[in-house]
Amino acid sequence: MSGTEQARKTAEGLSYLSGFGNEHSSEAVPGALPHGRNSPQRAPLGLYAEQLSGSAFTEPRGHNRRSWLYRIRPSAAHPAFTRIDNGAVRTAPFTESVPDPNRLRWNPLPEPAPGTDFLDGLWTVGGNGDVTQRTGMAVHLYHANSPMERRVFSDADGELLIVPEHGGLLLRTELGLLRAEPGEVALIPRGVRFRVEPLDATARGYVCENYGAPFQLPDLGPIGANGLANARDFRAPQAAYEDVEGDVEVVSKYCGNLWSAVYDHSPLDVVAWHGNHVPYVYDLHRFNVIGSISYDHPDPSIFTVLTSPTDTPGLAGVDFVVFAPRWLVGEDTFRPPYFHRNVMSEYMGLIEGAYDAKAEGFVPGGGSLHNMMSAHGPDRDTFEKASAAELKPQKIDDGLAFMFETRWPVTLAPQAAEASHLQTGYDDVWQGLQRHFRPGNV
Ligand SMILES: O=C(O)Cc1cc(O)ccc1O
Ligand SMILES: [Fe+2]
Repeated sequence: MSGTEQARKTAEGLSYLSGFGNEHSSEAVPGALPHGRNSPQRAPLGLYAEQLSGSAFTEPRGHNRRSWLYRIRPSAAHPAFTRIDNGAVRTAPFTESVPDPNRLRWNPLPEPAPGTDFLDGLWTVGGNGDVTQRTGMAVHLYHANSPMERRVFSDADGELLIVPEHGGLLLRTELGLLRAEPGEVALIPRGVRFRVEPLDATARGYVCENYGAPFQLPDLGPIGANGLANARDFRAPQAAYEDVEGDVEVVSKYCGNLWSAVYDHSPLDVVAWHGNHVPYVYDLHRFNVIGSISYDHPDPSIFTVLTSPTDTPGLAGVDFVVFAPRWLVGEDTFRPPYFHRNVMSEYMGLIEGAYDAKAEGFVPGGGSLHNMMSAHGPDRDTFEKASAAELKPQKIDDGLAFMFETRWPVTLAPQAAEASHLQTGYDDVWQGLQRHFRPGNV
């Protein structure tokens, strides 16, 4: 059986815990989880107890994130880390380029070379903030055709929102196994170690690395108690452990650089755990889309799946927004996204199909960046069609696009500014928008 067949077979049998932000618990071996206390004098089954903190100990209860892990060896039992090449991974502060006011758009990454695993194939587009201050975010792409073999990744710099676009992924994490297919997203919390195995010949997608406050579900305000991404649709893994002795390379992304240490065992050796600092998978097709049933195109904040708040209420370090299948019924309304300039910066990707603001050129696996205050919106063809369309109820069901929207401009990594897959002539999609002004002729 090939590696991908094996990974798919493993992924088929997975079962999950339901909910987002819960106090989950799971044990792979009965009796592995202590009861009544976190750190008994001797943890059950000869395991070591260890706390993994994703927030300061003292953060308010609603923001506090930590999990207790019961493992074969404590994480502290490892040799020294040494620097390795950063490959195509770059980190904030992004200082090698200047922020670009131009509208930019990329085609998908070229095919990966044979033997490329998730980590080899991680390729930074750009980002903002400062990783040592735990502010900001980065946009990465990945492409992979090989499993991470005896190799584990851990990101101390932020959590990773992985958005598969082509090919599924099996994620073997410290807390258990997750499967993420295109149309689903996986969220790996800061510091949780994991290994990625493609479920198909080639895997490709997007990653938002969030250096700031962990993603949370947005408040719903007048929407009420339900809607948008419902907490019960998030799935956390069941505990699953590897009892593997022998060399395993652990690569840690730490303040922007990759560091490596060869452990004499697999650190994916957590037999039981409980807590709320846990990975999730979420199917974007479950998103409960709320929109206008009268007139006007609502702002895309109505499509927020997850938000990373900052100290300023309402001003996100990064929002993850999805443009999912939905009905458009607005009367006397220009229905696609409007022309606009936004103080927030917008990186967009496409998981499948097409996006209703762009007739062509914005393709699955590609991306666009409309940085702070850059003027954008429907392309010429979309504008002309939507201005003349008959406004009967219309189902948008031929695409799944998303946006990482951030309060700070995104500065490109030089490789993204110089990439051969950066489109030239993107500005032209807004050329030829005719002058229609008719003073006195309403
Ligand atoms: O630019 C984009 O396509 C994203 C977007 C979508 C929308 O519906 C309204 C505003 C906006 O920035
Ligand atoms: Fe926009």
